Amino acid sequence: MAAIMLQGTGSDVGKSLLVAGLCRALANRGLRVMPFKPQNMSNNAAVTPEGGEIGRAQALQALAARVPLHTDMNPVLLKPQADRTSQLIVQGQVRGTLGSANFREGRRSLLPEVLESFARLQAACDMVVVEGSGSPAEINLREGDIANMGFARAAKVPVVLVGDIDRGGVIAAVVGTRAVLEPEDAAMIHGFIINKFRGDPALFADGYQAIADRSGWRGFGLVPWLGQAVALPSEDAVVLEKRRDSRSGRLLVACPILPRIANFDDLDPLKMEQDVEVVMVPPGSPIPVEAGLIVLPGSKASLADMQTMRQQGWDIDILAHHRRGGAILGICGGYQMLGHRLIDPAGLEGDVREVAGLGLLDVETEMGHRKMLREVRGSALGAGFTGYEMHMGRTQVGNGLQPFALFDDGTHDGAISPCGRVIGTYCHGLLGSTALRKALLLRLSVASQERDYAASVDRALDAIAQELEQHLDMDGLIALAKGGA
Ligand SMILES: NC(=O)CC[C@H](N)C(=O)O
Repeated sequence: MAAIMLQGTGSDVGKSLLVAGLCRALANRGLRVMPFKPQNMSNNAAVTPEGGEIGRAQALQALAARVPLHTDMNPVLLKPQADRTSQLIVQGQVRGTLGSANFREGRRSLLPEVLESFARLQAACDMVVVEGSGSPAEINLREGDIANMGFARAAKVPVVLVGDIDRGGVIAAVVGTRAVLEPEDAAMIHGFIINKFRGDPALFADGYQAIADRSGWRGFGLVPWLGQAVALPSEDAVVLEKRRDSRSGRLLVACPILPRIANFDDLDPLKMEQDVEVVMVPPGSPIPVEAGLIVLPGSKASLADMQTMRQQGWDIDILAHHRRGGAILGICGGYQMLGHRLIDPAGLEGDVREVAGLGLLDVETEMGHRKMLREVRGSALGAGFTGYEMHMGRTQVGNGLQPFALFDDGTHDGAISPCGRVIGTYCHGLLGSTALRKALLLRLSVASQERDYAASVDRALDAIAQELEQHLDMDGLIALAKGGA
Protein backbone atom coordinates (compact mmCIF):
# COMPACT_ATOMS: atom_id res chain seq x y z
CA MET A 1 0.00 0.00 0.00
CA ALA A 2 1.04 3.59 -0.52
CA ALA A 3 3.26 5.45 1.93
CA ILE A 4 5.20 8.67 2.03
CA MET A 5 7.52 10.09 4.68
CA LEU A 6 8.15 13.72 5.59
CA GLN A 7 11.58 14.40 7.04
CA GLY A 8 12.88 17.81 8.07
CA THR A 9 15.97 19.87 7.41
CA GLY A 10 15.88 20.44 11.17
CA SER A 11 13.65 20.16 14.21
CA ASP A 12 10.55 22.36 14.38
CA VAL A 13 10.20 22.84 10.65
CA GLY A 14 6.51 22.03 11.00
CA LYS A 15 6.51 18.35 10.00
CA SER A 16 3.88 17.19 12.46
CA LEU A 17 1.44 19.92 11.41
CA LEU A 18 2.01 19.13 7.73
CA VAL A 19 1.40 15.44 8.40
CA ALA A 20 -1.82 16.30 10.24
CA GLY A 21 -2.91 18.56 7.37
CA LEU A 22 -2.03 15.93 4.76
CA CYS A 23 -3.95 13.28 6.71
CA ARG A 24 -7.04 15.48 6.67
CA ALA A 25 -6.64 16.48 3.01
CA LEU A 26 -6.25 12.85 1.95
CA ALA A 27 -9.15 11.75 4.14
CA ASN A 28 -11.26 14.49 2.57
CA ARG A 29 -10.38 13.01 -0.82
CA GLY A 30 -11.95 9.77 0.36
CA LEU A 31 -8.76 7.85 1.15
CA ARG A 32 -8.35 5.76 4.28
CA VAL A 33 -5.14 7.26 5.60
CA MET A 34 -3.11 6.70 8.78
CA PRO A 35 -0.28 8.64 10.43
CA PHE A 36 2.91 6.97 11.59
CA LYS A 37 5.98 8.16 13.47
CA PRO A 38 8.57 5.45 14.07
CA GLN A 39 10.16 7.17 17.05
CA ASN A 40 9.01 10.17 19.02
CA MET A 41 10.47 11.99 21.99
CA SER A 42 7.85 13.82 24.00
CA ASN A 43 6.18 13.91 27.36
CA ASN A 44 2.88 14.67 25.72
CA ALA A 45 1.20 11.33 25.20
CA ALA A 46 -2.31 10.14 24.39
CA VAL A 47 -4.10 7.01 25.55
CA THR A 48 -5.28 4.62 22.84
CA PRO A 49 -8.58 2.73 23.14
CA GLU A 50 -6.70 -0.52 23.81
CA GLY A 51 -4.92 1.04 26.81
CA GLY A 52 -1.57 1.95 25.33
CA GLU A 53 0.08 5.34 24.78
CA ILE A 54 1.46 7.23 21.78
CA GLY A 55 2.64 10.79 21.17
CA ARG A 56 -0.13 13.38 21.27
CA ALA A 57 0.97 14.68 17.86
CA GLN A 58 0.14 11.28 16.36
CA ALA A 59 -3.19 11.31 18.18
CA LEU A 60 -4.01 14.65 16.53
CA GLN A 61 -2.93 13.27 13.15
CA ALA A 62 -5.21 10.25 13.64
CA LEU A 63 -8.06 12.63 14.43
CA ALA A 64 -7.17 14.52 11.24
CA ALA A 65 -7.29 11.23 9.32
CA ARG A 66 -10.61 10.40 11.02
CA VAL A 67 -9.34 7.02 12.19
CA PRO A 68 -9.15 5.69 15.77
CA LEU A 69 -5.79 5.98 17.55
CA HIS A 70 -3.62 2.92 17.62
CA THR A 71 -0.33 2.14 19.37
CA ASP A 72 1.11 1.09 15.98
CA MET A 73 1.01 4.75 14.91
CA ASN A 74 3.98 5.53 17.16
CA PRO A 75 5.73 2.29 18.14
CA VAL A 76 8.64 3.92 19.97
CA LEU A 77 8.02 6.80 22.37
CA LEU A 78 10.70 8.25 24.63
CA LYS A 79 9.46 10.29 27.56
CA PRO A 80 12.28 12.39 29.06
CA GLN A 81 12.31 12.02 32.81
CA ALA A 82 15.61 13.24 34.19
CA ASP A 83 18.42 14.98 32.29
CA ARG A 84 19.75 11.85 30.66
CA THR A 85 17.06 9.27 31.14
CA SER A 86 13.79 8.59 29.45
CA GLN A 87 10.96 6.17 29.94
CA LEU A 88 10.86 3.90 26.90
CA ILE A 89 7.43 3.01 25.54
CA VAL A 90 7.31 0.32 22.85
CA GLN A 91 4.06 -0.37 20.99
CA GLY A 92 2.20 1.52 23.67
CA GLN A 93 3.59 -0.14 26.81
CA VAL A 94 6.40 0.78 29.21
CA ARG A 95 9.52 -1.22 28.38
CA GLY A 96 11.83 0.36 30.95
CA THR A 97 14.03 3.36 31.60
CA LEU A 98 16.85 4.25 29.29
CA GLY A 99 19.95 6.40 29.45
CA SER A 100 20.63 8.45 26.32
CA ALA A 101 23.80 6.42 25.61
CA ASN A 102 21.97 3.07 25.90
CA PHE A 103 19.35 4.28 23.53
CA ARG A 104 21.77 5.08 20.78
CA GLU A 105 23.11 1.56 20.99
CA GLY A 106 19.86 -0.21 21.76
CA ARG A 107 17.51 1.41 19.29
CA ARG A 108 18.58 -0.78 16.39
CA SER A 109 17.01 -3.76 18.16
CA LEU A 110 13.67 -1.92 18.10
CA LEU A 111 13.58 -1.77 14.30
CA PRO A 112 11.73 -5.10 13.86
CA GLU A 113 8.89 -3.88 16.11
CA VAL A 114 8.80 -0.54 14.30
CA LEU A 115 8.54 -2.33 10.94
CA GLU A 116 5.92 -4.71 12.29
CA SER A 117 3.74 -1.80 13.44
CA PHE A 118 4.22 -0.04 10.12
CA ALA A 119 3.29 -3.18 8.16
CA ARG A 120 0.09 -3.57 10.18
CA LEU A 121 -0.94 0.01 9.43
CA GLN A 122 -0.11 -0.37 5.77
CA ALA A 123 -2.28 -3.45 5.55
CA ALA A 124 -5.18 -1.58 7.13
CA CYS A 125 -5.34 1.54 4.96
CA ASP A 126 -4.84 3.12 1.53
CA MET A 127 -1.94 5.37 2.48
CA VAL A 128 0.37 5.91 5.45
CA VAL A 129 1.83 9.37 6.04
CA VAL A 130 5.06 8.98 8.01
CA GLU A 131 6.76 11.68 10.04
CA GLY A 132 10.50 11.63 10.67
CA SER A 133 12.14 13.03 13.76
CA GLY A 134 14.56 15.94 13.90
CA SER A 135 16.57 15.78 10.68
CA PRO A 136 18.38 13.15 8.60
CA ALA A 137 21.08 15.81 8.24
CA GLU A 138 22.09 14.99 11.82
CA ILE A 139 24.37 12.36 10.37
CA ASN A 140 26.14 11.86 13.70
CA LEU A 141 22.94 10.04 14.75
CA ARG A 142 22.68 7.93 11.59
CA GLU A 143 24.26 4.73 12.96
CA GLY A 144 21.43 2.52 14.19
CA ASP A 145 18.81 5.15 13.31
CA ILE A 146 15.17 4.05 13.27
CA ALA A 147 13.57 7.50 13.15
CA ASN A 148 14.57 8.86 9.72
CA MET A 149 16.61 7.21 6.95
CA GLY A 150 17.14 4.03 8.96
CA PHE A 151 13.39 3.54 8.82
CA ALA A 152 12.81 4.88 5.29
CA ARG A 153 15.42 2.54 3.82
CA ALA A 154 14.26 -0.52 5.76
CA ALA A 155 10.59 0.06 4.92
CA LYS A 156 11.29 1.42 1.40
CA VAL A 157 9.27 4.57 1.90
CA PRO A 158 9.93 7.57 -0.38
CA VAL A 159 10.87 10.75 1.47
CA VAL A 160 9.98 14.40 0.94
CA LEU A 161 12.21 16.89 2.76
CA VAL A 162 10.58 19.82 4.56
CA GLY A 163 12.48 23.10 4.94
CA ASP A 164 11.46 26.04 7.12
CA ILE A 165 11.82 29.41 5.42
CA ASP A 166 10.71 31.35 8.50
CA ARG A 167 13.91 30.60 10.39
CA GLY A 168 16.04 31.59 7.40
CA GLY A 169 18.74 29.74 5.48
CA VAL A 170 16.30 27.41 3.79
CA ILE A 171 18.20 27.17 0.51
CA ALA A 172 21.34 26.03 2.31
CA ALA A 173 19.32 23.76 4.59
CA VAL A 174 17.78 21.78 1.74
CA VAL A 175 20.81 21.76 -0.55
CA GLY A 176 23.10 21.13 2.44
CA THR A 177 21.05 18.15 3.54
CA ARG A 178 21.69 16.57 0.16
CA ALA A 179 25.40 17.33 0.52
CA VAL A 180 25.85 15.66 3.93
CA LEU A 181 23.78 12.51 3.32
CA GLU A 182 25.30 9.25 2.10
CA PRO A 183 24.25 8.74 -1.54
CA GLU A 184 21.98 5.79 -0.62
CA ASP A 185 20.14 7.92 1.92
CA ALA A 186 19.95 10.93 -0.40
CA ALA A 187 18.43 8.64 -3.02
CA MET A 188 15.42 8.11 -0.75
CA ILE A 189 14.50 11.80 -1.05
CA HIS A 190 12.26 12.58 -4.02
CA GLY A 191 11.44 16.19 -3.46
CA PHE A 192 11.08 19.08 -1.05
CA ILE A 193 8.42 21.27 0.53
CA ILE A 194 9.16 24.79 1.72
CA ASN A 195 7.11 25.50 4.81
CA LYS A 196 6.05 28.56 6.87
CA PHE A 197 6.24 31.14 4.09
CA ARG A 198 4.97 34.62 4.93
CA GLY A 199 4.28 37.16 2.22
CA ASP A 200 4.06 37.10 -1.56
CA PRO A 201 5.09 33.69 -2.98
CA ALA A 202 6.18 35.33 -6.26
CA LEU A 203 9.08 36.89 -4.36
CA PHE A 204 10.51 33.47 -3.58
CA ALA A 205 10.18 31.98 -7.07
CA ASP A 206 13.92 32.35 -7.80
CA GLY A 207 14.90 30.85 -4.45
CA TYR A 208 12.57 27.90 -4.98
CA GLN A 209 14.08 27.29 -8.41
CA ALA A 210 17.61 27.57 -6.99
CA ILE A 211 16.80 24.81 -4.49
CA ALA A 212 15.43 22.58 -7.26
CA ASP A 213 18.46 23.21 -9.49
CA ARG A 214 21.07 22.69 -6.81
CA SER A 215 19.48 19.71 -5.08
CA GLY A 216 18.18 17.98 -8.18
CA TRP A 217 14.90 17.39 -6.32
CA ARG A 218 11.51 18.56 -7.45
CA GLY A 219 9.49 21.00 -5.41
CA PHE A 220 6.13 19.83 -4.08
CA GLY A 221 5.09 23.30 -3.01
CA LEU A 222 5.51 26.42 -0.95
CA VAL A 223 3.24 26.31 2.11
CA PRO A 224 2.18 29.59 3.71
CA TRP A 225 2.31 30.24 7.43
CA LEU A 226 -0.65 28.27 8.76
CA GLY A 227 -2.22 30.65 11.26
CA GLN A 228 -5.13 28.26 11.83
CA ALA A 229 -2.76 26.04 13.80
CA VAL A 230 -3.30 28.19 16.92
CA ALA A 231 -6.62 26.40 17.35
CA LEU A 232 -4.87 23.02 17.53
CA PRO A 233 -3.57 21.42 20.74
CA SER A 234 -0.24 22.95 21.73
CA GLU A 235 2.93 20.90 21.43
CA ASP A 236 5.28 23.43 23.01
CA ALA A 237 4.72 25.33 26.22
CA VAL A 238 5.19 28.70 24.58
CA VAL A 239 5.29 31.82 26.65
CA LEU A 240 3.06 34.46 25.17
CA GLU A 241 4.92 37.70 24.71
CA LYS A 242 2.23 40.11 25.64
CA ARG A 243 -1.07 39.92 27.41
CA ARG A 244 -3.78 40.10 24.79
CA ASP A 245 -6.14 42.15 26.86
CA SER A 246 -6.20 42.84 30.54
CA ARG A 247 -9.78 44.07 30.66
CA SER A 248 -11.24 43.73 34.14
CA GLY A 249 -13.67 40.93 34.72
CA ARG A 250 -11.51 38.47 32.83
CA LEU A 251 -10.10 35.47 34.59
CA LEU A 252 -6.34 35.13 34.46
CA VAL A 253 -5.26 31.49 34.50
CA ALA A 254 -1.57 30.90 35.25
CA CYS A 255 0.36 27.72 34.61
CA PRO A 256 3.99 27.34 35.70
CA ILE A 257 6.24 25.64 33.12
CA LEU A 258 7.96 22.90 35.11
CA PRO A 259 10.88 21.11 33.45
CA ARG A 260 9.02 17.81 32.94
CA ILE A 261 5.65 19.36 32.19
CA ALA A 262 3.34 16.88 30.44
CA ASN A 263 0.08 17.06 28.50
CA PHE A 264 -0.32 20.79 29.02
CA ASP A 265 -2.70 20.87 26.08
CA ASP A 266 -5.18 20.19 28.89
CA LEU A 267 -5.33 24.00 29.13
CA ASP A 268 -6.09 24.67 25.48
CA PRO A 269 -9.89 24.66 25.74
CA LEU A 270 -9.62 27.55 28.22
CA LYS A 271 -7.82 29.62 25.59
CA MET A 272 -11.00 29.63 23.47
CA GLU A 273 -12.91 31.43 26.20
CA GLN A 274 -13.33 35.16 25.64
CA ASP A 275 -13.27 35.95 29.35
CA VAL A 276 -10.26 33.83 30.17
CA GLU A 277 -6.62 34.52 29.57
CA VAL A 278 -4.04 31.75 29.97
CA VAL A 279 -0.44 32.64 30.80
CA MET A 280 2.35 30.10 30.82
CA VAL A 281 4.86 31.16 33.49
CA PRO A 282 8.50 30.48 32.59
CA PRO A 283 11.22 29.70 35.15
CA GLY A 284 12.55 32.87 36.74
CA SER A 285 9.18 34.63 36.73
CA PRO A 286 6.73 34.78 39.60
CA ILE A 287 3.19 33.52 39.20
CA PRO A 288 1.19 36.72 38.52
CA VAL A 289 -0.68 37.96 41.58
CA GLU A 290 -3.70 38.82 39.42
CA ALA A 291 -4.22 35.13 38.63
CA GLY A 292 -7.65 33.87 39.66
CA LEU A 293 -6.84 30.25 38.90
CA ILE A 294 -3.51 28.44 38.94
CA VAL A 295 -3.38 25.21 36.98
CA LEU A 296 -0.67 22.72 37.86
CA PRO A 297 -0.53 20.40 34.85
CA GLY A 298 0.83 16.89 34.46
CA SER A 299 4.46 16.05 35.00
CA LYS A 300 6.62 13.14 33.90
CA ALA A 301 8.66 13.50 37.09
CA SER A 302 6.38 14.78 39.84
CA LEU A 303 8.95 14.57 42.65
CA ALA A 304 11.72 16.34 40.77
CA ASP A 305 9.29 18.94 39.44
CA MET A 306 8.00 19.56 42.98
CA GLN A 307 11.58 20.33 43.97
CA THR A 308 11.91 22.74 41.05
CA MET A 309 8.65 24.35 42.15
CA ARG A 310 10.36 25.17 45.47
CA GLN A 311 13.59 26.35 43.85
CA GLN A 312 11.54 28.73 41.73
CA GLY A 313 9.66 30.03 44.75
CA TRP A 314 6.42 29.05 43.04
CA ASP A 315 5.31 27.17 46.17
CA ILE A 316 5.28 30.52 48.00
CA ASP A 317 3.33 32.15 45.16
CA ILE A 318 0.77 29.34 45.18
CA LEU A 319 0.28 29.37 48.94
CA ALA A 320 -0.13 33.16 48.92
CA HIS A 321 -2.60 32.88 46.04
CA HIS A 322 -4.57 30.35 48.08
CA ARG A 323 -4.59 32.63 51.15
CA ARG A 324 -5.90 35.48 49.00
CA GLY A 325 -8.83 33.29 48.02
CA GLY A 326 -7.51 32.05 44.67
CA ALA A 327 -8.39 28.70 43.15
CA ILE A 328 -6.02 25.92 42.15
CA LEU A 329 -6.56 22.99 39.82
CA GLY A 330 -3.97 20.21 39.82
CA ILE A 331 -4.14 17.66 37.03
CA CYS A 332 -2.34 14.34 37.44
CA GLY A 333 1.27 15.25 38.42
CA GLY A 334 -0.12 18.61 39.54
CA TYR A 335 -2.71 16.83 41.70
CA GLN A 336 0.05 14.77 43.29
CA MET A 337 1.98 17.98 44.12
CA LEU A 338 -1.04 19.44 45.91
CA GLY A 339 -0.82 16.71 48.59
CA HIS A 340 1.32 16.44 51.73
CA ARG A 341 3.88 14.06 50.38
CA LEU A 342 5.06 12.24 47.26
CA ILE A 343 7.08 9.06 47.63
CA ASP A 344 8.85 6.94 45.05
CA PRO A 345 10.37 4.00 46.99
CA ALA A 346 11.60 2.22 43.86
CA GLY A 347 13.08 5.36 42.30
CA LEU A 348 10.87 4.97 39.22
CA GLU A 349 10.98 8.66 38.39
CA GLY A 350 14.58 9.37 39.32
CA ASP A 351 16.88 9.61 42.32
CA VAL A 352 14.51 11.52 44.60
CA ARG A 353 12.63 9.12 46.91
CA GLU A 354 10.51 11.50 48.93
CA VAL A 355 9.37 15.09 48.62
CA ALA A 356 6.94 17.22 50.59
CA GLY A 357 4.06 18.51 48.47
CA LEU A 358 2.25 21.82 48.78
CA GLY A 359 -0.01 20.44 51.49
CA LEU A 360 -3.13 22.06 50.05
CA LEU A 361 -5.01 18.75 49.82
CA ASP A 362 -5.04 16.01 52.43
CA VAL A 363 -3.67 13.38 50.04
CA GLU A 364 -0.47 11.38 49.61
CA THR A 365 0.97 9.73 46.53
CA GLU A 366 3.20 6.72 46.01
CA MET A 367 4.72 5.86 42.64
CA GLY A 368 4.20 2.25 41.60
CA HIS A 369 5.28 0.02 38.74
CA ARG A 370 1.95 -0.38 37.04
CA LYS A 371 1.04 2.48 34.77
CA MET A 372 -2.61 3.48 34.66
CA LEU A 373 -3.60 4.16 31.05
CA ARG A 374 -7.28 4.43 30.30
CA GLU A 375 -10.02 6.55 28.87
CA VAL A 376 -12.55 7.70 31.46
CA ARG A 377 -16.07 9.06 31.51
CA GLY A 378 -18.00 10.44 34.43
CA SER A 379 -19.31 13.56 36.08
CA ALA A 380 -17.81 16.27 38.26
CA LEU A 381 -19.11 19.62 39.54
CA GLY A 382 -22.50 18.45 38.33
CA ALA A 383 -21.37 18.11 34.71
CA GLY A 384 -20.56 15.16 32.50
CA PHE A 385 -17.07 14.81 31.02
CA THR A 386 -14.68 12.48 29.23
CA GLY A 387 -10.93 12.30 29.66
CA TYR A 388 -8.06 9.93 30.17
CA GLU A 389 -5.64 8.81 32.89
CA MET A 390 -1.91 8.30 32.43
CA HIS A 391 0.15 7.87 35.58
CA MET A 392 2.23 5.56 37.77
CA GLY A 393 1.23 7.19 41.07
CA ARG A 394 -1.51 5.98 43.40
CA THR A 395 -3.04 8.63 45.63
CA GLN A 396 -4.55 8.07 49.07
CA VAL A 397 -7.26 10.58 49.84
CA GLY A 398 -7.91 11.71 53.46
CA ASN A 399 -11.29 10.89 54.99
CA GLY A 400 -12.55 14.44 55.22
CA LEU A 401 -12.26 15.15 51.48
CA GLN A 402 -14.92 15.05 48.83
CA PRO A 403 -13.92 13.23 45.65
CA PHE A 404 -13.76 15.43 42.56
CA ALA A 405 -15.29 13.06 40.02
CA LEU A 406 -17.56 10.06 39.91
CA PHE A 407 -16.76 7.71 37.04
CA ASP A 408 -19.50 5.88 35.19
CA ASP A 409 -18.23 2.57 36.63
CA GLY A 410 -19.04 3.84 40.14
CA THR A 411 -15.44 4.58 41.21
CA HIS A 412 -14.15 7.98 42.34
CA ASP A 413 -11.33 10.22 41.28
CA GLY A 414 -9.48 13.14 42.81
CA ALA A 415 -10.39 15.44 45.66
CA ILE A 416 -11.82 18.86 46.48
CA SER A 417 -10.58 20.75 49.54
CA PRO A 418 -13.11 21.68 52.26
CA CYS A 419 -12.89 25.34 51.14
CA GLY A 420 -13.81 24.21 47.62
CA ARG A 421 -11.03 26.18 45.96
CA VAL A 422 -8.44 23.44 45.58
CA ILE A 423 -9.20 20.65 43.13
CA GLY A 424 -7.03 17.68 42.27
CA THR A 425 -7.80 15.10 39.59
CA TYR A 426 -6.10 12.38 37.56
CA CYS A 427 -8.28 13.17 34.55
CA HIS A 428 -6.50 14.72 31.62
CA GLY A 429 -8.53 16.32 28.87
CA LEU A 430 -11.50 17.18 31.06
CA LEU A 431 -11.62 20.88 30.16
CA GLY A 432 -12.43 19.85 26.58
CA SER A 433 -15.88 18.86 27.84
CA THR A 434 -18.05 21.95 27.43
CA ALA A 435 -20.34 21.33 30.41
CA LEU A 436 -17.49 20.72 32.83
CA ARG A 437 -15.54 23.76 31.64
CA LYS A 438 -18.68 25.83 32.09
CA ALA A 439 -19.22 24.49 35.62
CA LEU A 440 -15.62 25.15 36.63
CA LEU A 441 -15.66 28.71 35.25
CA LEU A 442 -18.98 29.41 36.93
CA ARG A 443 -17.36 28.65 40.29
CA LEU A 444 -14.88 31.39 39.39
CA SER A 445 -17.69 33.78 38.40
CA VAL A 446 -16.89 33.59 34.70
CA ALA A 447 -19.44 32.77 32.02
CA SER A 448 -18.28 30.23 29.46
CA GLN A 449 -19.04 30.79 25.78
CA GLU A 450 -19.80 27.08 25.73
CA ARG A 451 -18.02 26.57 22.45
CA ASP A 452 -17.34 23.04 21.36
CA TYR A 453 -13.55 22.53 21.61
CA ALA A 454 -13.43 19.34 19.52
CA ALA A 455 -15.43 21.03 16.77
CA SER A 456 -13.06 24.00 16.71
CA VAL A 457 -10.05 21.66 16.38
CA ASP A 458 -11.84 19.89 13.58
CA ARG A 459 -12.56 23.11 11.72
CA ALA A 460 -8.91 24.15 11.99
CA LEU A 461 -7.83 20.80 10.51
CA ASP A 462 -10.19 21.29 7.58
CA ALA A 463 -8.91 24.82 7.00
CA ILE A 464 -5.30 23.61 7.04
CA ALA A 465 -6.15 20.75 4.69
CA GLN A 466 -7.66 23.27 2.28
CA GLU A 467 -4.48 25.36 2.34
CA LEU A 468 -2.41 22.29 1.57
CA GLU A 469 -4.72 21.35 -1.31
CA GLN A 470 -4.08 24.81 -2.67
CA HIS A 471 -0.33 25.06 -2.15
CA LEU A 472 0.98 21.51 -2.47
CA ASP A 473 1.08 19.22 -5.46
CA MET A 474 -1.21 16.71 -3.79
CA ASP A 475 -1.59 14.52 -6.88
CA GLY A 476 2.18 14.38 -7.16
CA LEU A 477 2.57 13.37 -3.50
CA ILE A 478 -0.04 10.61 -3.88
CA ALA A 479 1.64 9.35 -7.03
CA LEU A 480 5.00 9.27 -5.24
CA ALA A 481 3.46 7.41 -2.31
CA LYS A 482 2.00 4.82 -4.67
CA GLY A 483 5.15 4.38 -6.70
CA GLY A 484 7.36 3.39 -3.77
CA ALA A 485 11.05 4.20 -3.65
N1 LIG B 1 0.74 12.28 33.65
C1 LIG B 1 1.23 12.66 34.83
O1 LIG B 1 1.13 13.81 35.22
C2 LIG B 1 2.01 11.60 35.57
C3 LIG B 1 2.28 11.96 37.00
C4 LIG B 1 3.36 11.10 37.64
N2 LIG B 1 4.63 11.33 37.03
C5 LIG B 1 2.98 9.64 37.57
O2 LIG B 1 3.51 8.91 36.76
O3 LIG B 1 2.15 9.21 38.31
